[in-house]
Amino acid sequence: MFQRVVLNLRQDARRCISSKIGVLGVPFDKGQTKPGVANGPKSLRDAGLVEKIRNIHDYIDVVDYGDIAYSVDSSISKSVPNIRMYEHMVACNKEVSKRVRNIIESGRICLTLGGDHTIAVGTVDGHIQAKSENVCLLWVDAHADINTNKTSNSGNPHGMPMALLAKELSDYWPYLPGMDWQKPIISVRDVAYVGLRSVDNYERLIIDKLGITAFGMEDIEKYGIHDVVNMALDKIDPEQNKSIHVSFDIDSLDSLEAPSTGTSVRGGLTLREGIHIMENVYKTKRLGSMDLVEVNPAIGTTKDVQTTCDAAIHVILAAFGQTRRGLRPFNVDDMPLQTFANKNS
Ligand SMILES: NC(=[NH2+])NCCC[C@H](N)C(=O)O
Ligand SMILES: [Mn+2]
Ligand SMILES: [Mn+2]
Repeated sequence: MFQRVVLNLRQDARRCISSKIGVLGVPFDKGQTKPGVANGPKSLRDAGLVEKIRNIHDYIDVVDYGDIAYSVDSSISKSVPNIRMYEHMVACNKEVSKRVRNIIESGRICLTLGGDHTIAVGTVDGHIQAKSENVCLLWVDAHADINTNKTSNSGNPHGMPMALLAKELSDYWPYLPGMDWQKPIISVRDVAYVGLRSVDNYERLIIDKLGITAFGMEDIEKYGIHDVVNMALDKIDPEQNKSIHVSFDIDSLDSLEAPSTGTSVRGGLTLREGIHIMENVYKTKRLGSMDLVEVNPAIGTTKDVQTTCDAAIHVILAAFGQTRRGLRPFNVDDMPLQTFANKNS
């Protein structure tokens, strides 16, 4: 009897935690020049992502909302210098923001599958709108993605989303036609980077000037991943009351762990470190939205693509409660030890 009560309590506790998830695919590749990244969502779904999330445990409830579609206003193309495919960036992010907002407002954690990292403008915006600004942002990436059109060497919008989102940088942009829906409403005080190792000169200047919390690979060596994640979360969510947004660029992982991505950089996170980050975020019970971006199944061999998708899926599963310790059965009546459990009743 006693055991049954304890187990039931445990079940109830589990039922309350982050169990409802909405998956959104954003097959967007216009933020950079390498073809293939638009098939990121498809390759992750084909690798069984949704089923695998569902199988974490019985209390998980996943809805796959499919891929977004958007239509562009070509009259604004080339209206801003040095932003490739500007009109696409604008239209796609507007739709992403709306969809992410709806998913979160319906009581689900939103998992957005990219696509290139440009789409984080929309996901973070949608999250912020849904949670009336009470959001902090953990940006897991080899890159800082905080170029403006004036500092970017490439003109690729996937290197710019943080600069579009940051309140403190709004004066550094020219007027951006079609972006009126987007408010640069996150303060850099609510942002932390983990995994940096390829930061452009002007990006470094911006990070230092604005005092953005940034843990590069050298900090991970120095303190270890466990302390780094906790320091990052303490910094951006000191009262532990914010909805956490994790924007996870698969290129944060080392090239050996995730070869199929467009701007791979050696010397990165191990898959174990990536998993550890998300396990810690899961434990906060405050994950509100997660992006998994930059998986490009057109880069590398079939084996490379498998390795990359598999890594991405492990990271995502950790975010939703998969644990390397294993989980006990959810339903006592289904458990093989049932007879044992009943003995005392
Ligand atoms: N999301 C990414 N993979 N970004 C890479 C950006 C690379 C470089 N800093 C640029 O601005 O072009
Ligand atoms: Mn990156
Ligand atoms: Mn990125």
